[in-house]
Amino acid sequence: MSRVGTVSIAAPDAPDPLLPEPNELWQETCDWQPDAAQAQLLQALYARTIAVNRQLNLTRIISPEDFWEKHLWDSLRAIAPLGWLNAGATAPAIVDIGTGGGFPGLPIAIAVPQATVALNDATRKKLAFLDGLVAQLGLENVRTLAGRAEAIGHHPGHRARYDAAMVRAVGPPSVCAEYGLPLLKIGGTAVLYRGRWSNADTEALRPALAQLGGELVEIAAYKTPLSRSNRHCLYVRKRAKTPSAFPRAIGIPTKTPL
Ligand SMILES: C[S@@+](CC[C@H](N)C(=O)[O-])C[C@H]1O[C@@H](n2cnc3c(N)ncnc32)[C@H](O)[C@@H]1O
Repeated sequence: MSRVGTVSIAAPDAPDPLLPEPNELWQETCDWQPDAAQAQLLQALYARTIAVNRQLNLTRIISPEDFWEKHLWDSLRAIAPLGWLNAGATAPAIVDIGTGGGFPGLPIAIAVPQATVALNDATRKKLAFLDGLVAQLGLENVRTLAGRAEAIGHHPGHRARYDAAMVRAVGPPSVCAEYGLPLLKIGGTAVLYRGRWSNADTEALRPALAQLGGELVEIAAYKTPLSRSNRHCLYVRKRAKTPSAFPRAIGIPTKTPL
């Protein structure tokens, strides 16, 4: 048994279930496929996550196919248009806000080894697990960042420091934008992972983005490759400095969204 922070990881009594390896799907949808070392890391990420899942309640997505599609593929499909998957020369600084069990940040760190990835969450227990996991996987391009996004957004070491802010399943779109945009450099991109999306949602989001210095530059609509579920991914470019009033105090963005 190995120990991770305050979390112990029991040796599994059955062999780990294996992830599917649909390289043709990766190629078709992301113009990329994992090399052997990356495939091994993705498999290890899956095995370690489900080994502690019962204790930590990290995810309800546990079958190999679901994990592949809803965690690994979903995390990486969103970054395919940003061009990092095949561009060794670009080394983006990325923050994953509300990373939970490490998604989308960990698959991104594995697939884009030249990136540096900060995994942020308000829950220390999850970050203690992620600290151990990152060490076990030997990911030298990842660090964890504990705290509420509302506070981190005002920290001089983090405000306006990142090229991209990833936000998946953390709250309504304007809340995600209020968490993400303050952390970006001018020209950086907030990537908001959404399920369904409509023109009315776009119109409702625009005034919030204008207040935060952001502009919606693209909405990618696609279906997941196995279960054919709808996904939308919003790309918000930071055009201007975010006013110092944002993010607002802890709890306010969710209580009164922009
Ligand atoms: C539903 S989980 C999503 C986890 C992961 N992003 C995913 O897509 O699987 C939401 C996570 O956001 C974190 N969270 C919620 N509000 C936050 C905030 N204001 N600052 C930092 N983390 C926050 C929670 O602790 C939780 O781990």
